[in-house]
Amino acid sequence: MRTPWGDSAADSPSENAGANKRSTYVPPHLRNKAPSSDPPPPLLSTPAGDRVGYGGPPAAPRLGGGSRSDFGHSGYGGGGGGGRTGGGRNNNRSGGWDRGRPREVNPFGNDDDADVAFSELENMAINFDAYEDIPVETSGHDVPPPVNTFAEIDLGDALNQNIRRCKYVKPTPVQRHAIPISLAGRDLMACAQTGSGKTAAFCFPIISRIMQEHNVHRPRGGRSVHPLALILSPTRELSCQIHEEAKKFSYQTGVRVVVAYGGAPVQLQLRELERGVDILVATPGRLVDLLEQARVSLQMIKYLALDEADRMLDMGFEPQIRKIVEQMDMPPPGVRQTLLFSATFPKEIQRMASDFLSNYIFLTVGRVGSSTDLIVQRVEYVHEADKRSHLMDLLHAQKENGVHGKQALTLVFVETKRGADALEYWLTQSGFPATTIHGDRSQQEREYALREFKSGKRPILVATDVAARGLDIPHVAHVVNFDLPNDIDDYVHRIGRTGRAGKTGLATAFFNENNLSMARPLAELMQEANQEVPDWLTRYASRASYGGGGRNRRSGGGRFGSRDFRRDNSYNRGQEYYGGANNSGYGYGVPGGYSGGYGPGVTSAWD
Ligand SMILES: Nc1ncnc2c1ncn2[C@@H]1O[C@H](COP(=O)(O)OP(=O)(O)OP(=O)(O)O)[C@@H](O)[C@H]1O
Repeated sequence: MRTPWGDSAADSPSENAGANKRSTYVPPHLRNKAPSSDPPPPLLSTPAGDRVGYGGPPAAPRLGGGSRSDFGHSGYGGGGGGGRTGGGRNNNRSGGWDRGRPREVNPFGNDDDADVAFSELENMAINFDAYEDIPVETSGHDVPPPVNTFAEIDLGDALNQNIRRCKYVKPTPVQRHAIPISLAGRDLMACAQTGSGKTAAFCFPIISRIMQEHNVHRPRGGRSVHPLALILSPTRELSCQIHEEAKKFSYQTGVRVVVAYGGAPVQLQLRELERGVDILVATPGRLVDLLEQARVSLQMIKYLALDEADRMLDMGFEPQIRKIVEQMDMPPPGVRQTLLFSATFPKEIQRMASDFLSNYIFLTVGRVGSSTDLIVQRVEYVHEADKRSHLMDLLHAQKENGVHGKQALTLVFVETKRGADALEYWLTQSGFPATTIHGDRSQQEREYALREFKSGKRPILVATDVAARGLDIPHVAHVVNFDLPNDIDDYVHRIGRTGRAGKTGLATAFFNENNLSMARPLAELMQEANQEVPDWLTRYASRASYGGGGRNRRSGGGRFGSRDFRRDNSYNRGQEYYGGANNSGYGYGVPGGYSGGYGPGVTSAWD
């Protein structure tokens, strides 16, 4: 059974009990208050509250307009990199709670391309051409049309400058579609390949819309802080990564991002929160702790994003997520905006996730033959006893072929924490400097291991699934599934640590009699990704008794289905249909016939 490996609070029996029996726990700051069905307080114009003087325009979406100069550069109280450089209305924060906010460090260091035009950045750009012809499908009512350039979107000057600093020339396909949808205030369930830029797809609209909010009054005086946006992710490392990214995107926008995650001193995190927080990035366990201690209130949340949303709603995390989203003081769906992102979205998870959404749009970007082409997948039959020597052969070959150059990194996934430690020790003893990351290591050790790996000092990282999702580590050239997972979705996320942002990568899986339940889903996935499927795997896959086993959560829908579950007959029976799919209506670069091999309309980020 899978357990959450991100945070420890999930293990608390009392918490889980509370989560299962809804509403049993009432946090201190909510006691003696009306139940949560009460509408949340208005975000604008309440008397005597904290004032967030961002200035700028009203919250209406601003698509297609020109650039704005009136709400960039608000800075953090004269903060770093030029401090209050803008003269716009959003500079007027002197009477507000931002006065105590800390100086802002320039997250771009000296490598500052803020003033370079998007066109001039072309040469430095990451090559996203591989994503150009990607098939896209949307379903839901009144889907806002996609955009082709960042300039069309008008996210605001300060954010645009940061986008240039990041050297993003044009939006990736998921960004093209998801950003206008989010800016229009719509709820969204978005499924797009690993490494295709989902983080920016949910961060940009949230930051932009917070930049537009003005005169947001927040309750004052109590122990709690009141963020406007919450981004949840399943692991500490991923939360840190999202925090780092969001800090870059929000530099000098006046929007402050804080992270809270387990395994790190809570006092430091509280201090950061008390200095002001607009966007809180958190792991569920630590957030539940902070909510129970009434150090964070969710009553002002306008934007909720779940990264790796299917994982967050999987059985390990679901009680915590329900507690955070449904049983505390967060405004309900329809009042807040909810954005769910992942590379995989099994149908039963979609069904569950729809509880959190209101009139949402379902978006899938990509299928086999698009970005998955960037990852060459190989599967080899290796007996358990031969795995180590086989891995050694691979590593030696890499070295000899020069593939494992100075910066080329190898990520090796294993099943157990003990297995990870043992393999790391053995590799290092054998002359391959390795490190390891898993749930039994302290957070400090985990962060150190990641740093050593990223820097190339220890170019082999042996990991459990704790590193499977979301981590964006440049130069990972090879992912080895030393032990295959039991779930094809986990495989998808694991191999997605390579072949990111337009770069190519290699993924090798060791298969043997212990993995029979994976034979069929693996063969299908590889086939649909135009990979070479060995005959022996096809034979295993064709034996019916192997095919349906394992944890292939994709069963029950289209193969590798991340099709909108609302399109299923069972869902629509007796209900008003929500609108219908749009897979060709807009004519915005959806290649014809892409659903061909799957039956009408079946698509996903991986098929
Ligand atoms: N518009 C863009 N232009 C160039 N690079 C981009 C753009 N958007 C994102 N990137 C880069 O692409 C890489 C992958 O992005 P990100 O980590 O958001 O992927 P993801 O879709 O969330 O992947 P996963 O499913 O593994 O979590 C990052 O290094 C990011 O900086």
